[in-house]
Amino acid sequence: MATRVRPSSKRCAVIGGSGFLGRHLVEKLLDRGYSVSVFDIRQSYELPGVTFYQGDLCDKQALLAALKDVSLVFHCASPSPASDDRALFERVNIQGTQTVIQTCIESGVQRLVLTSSASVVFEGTDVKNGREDLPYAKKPIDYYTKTKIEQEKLVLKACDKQKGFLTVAIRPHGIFGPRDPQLVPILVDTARRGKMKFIIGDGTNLVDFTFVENVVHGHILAAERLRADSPICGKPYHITNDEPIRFWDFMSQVLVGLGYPPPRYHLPYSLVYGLALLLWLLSVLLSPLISFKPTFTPMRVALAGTYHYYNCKRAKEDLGYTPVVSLKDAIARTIESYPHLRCEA
Ligand SMILES: NC(=O)C1=CN([C@@H]2O[C@H](COP(=O)(O)OP(=O)(O)OC[C@H]3O[C@@H](n4cnc5c(N)ncnc54)[C@H](O)[C@@H]3O)[C@@H](O)[C@H]2O)C=CC1
Ligand SMILES: CC(C)CCC[C@@H](C)[C@H]1CC[C@H]2C3=C(CC[C@]12C)[C@@]1(C)CCC(=O)C[C@@H]1CC3
Repeated sequence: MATRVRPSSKRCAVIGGSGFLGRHLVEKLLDRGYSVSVFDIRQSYELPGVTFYQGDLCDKQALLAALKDVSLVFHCASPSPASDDRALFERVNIQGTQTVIQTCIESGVQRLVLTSSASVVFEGTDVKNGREDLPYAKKPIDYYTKTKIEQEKLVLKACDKQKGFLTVAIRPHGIFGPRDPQLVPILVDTARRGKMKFIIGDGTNLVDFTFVENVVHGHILAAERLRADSPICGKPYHITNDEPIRFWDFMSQVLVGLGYPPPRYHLPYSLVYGLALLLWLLSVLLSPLISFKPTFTPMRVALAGTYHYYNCKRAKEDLGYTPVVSLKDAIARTIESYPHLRCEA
């Protein structure tokens, strides 16, 4: 009878490892002595110690090759929230995640760490110091959020101590840092087009922005504590910088750091939200004729004008998590990392 060779616990795979968070995670795993396979639809870099597998996570055969002899899998792939493509989100985040789970089980993977999102409980209204036991959003604000909820449910439900397949979900919020393709580039692009003059609402709303290295730290702690006797099996964990900041203070600090003026004039939240909704509707209705992507989407306006910060006590207690980089240092390092986005005037 053939015996299955137990894969080394230092061999892991990062699905979505070419992305912003994925690459930071890969770099830290290498530092910690892991050998890493990256599975992604694109290859964005090369590194010694990393084997790349290019493919779509919905393709089981392609995934099987990448997960061979791997005991630990991180799943941090998702289409960008900016794509607003319902069919794509459903295919990748829901059906694709089902494929990831089945392939992990078939390949003998023992631990699966999902990158979920704290936004799974966000419905466009204030969340203050939200804990993990808040219910999932009943009316998620966009398809990205809707499919991240389904994805998290699938992964947590798949946790099975009897079968030796353990899962956990990390819920970061507002990830930022060097090489982020989203937050700082969109902010700077909006400023360069003269659209960052206004503060949406009264500007006092507190939110979490989380430095990418803290998010990576949370993932690795979760992976290394994921054992059959641990309380973390099948649970979600908020990972934040644990320093909520006013949304508009954060934006202003980044803008000023890069040489742009901070926003100054206030606009009522409900007016901007209503306009964003109208623009979004127009963009959908007119899509057969013209294609335009509004900068101020309902989701972005909601995020800019409400409170959304989360309690990470559960991660502190169960994972031994504390942020490794303070918000002040994180903002300084982020600004320094974008010399090409500085204001030239
Ligand atoms: N950026 C943020 O503020 C937050 C992100 N997250 C989650 O963190 C994870 C990583 O996000 P980022 O690094 O910011 O995004 P990213 O867009 O930089 O990385 C995602 C990666 O997934 C890959 N990918 C997409 N579809 C795929 C497919 N069908 N098959 C294989 N690979 C595929 C992409 O090529 C990309 O490299 C995502 O799951 C996202 O939902 C959660 C909370 C906040
Ligand atoms: C145009 C301006 C009003 C805002 C510019 C910055 C925004 C692009 C970002 C501010 C908060 C960010 C955020 C996300 C994406 C980028 C922002 C909207 C997420 C939606 C990314 C995916 C998640 O899971 C949740 C994030 C919340 C915060």
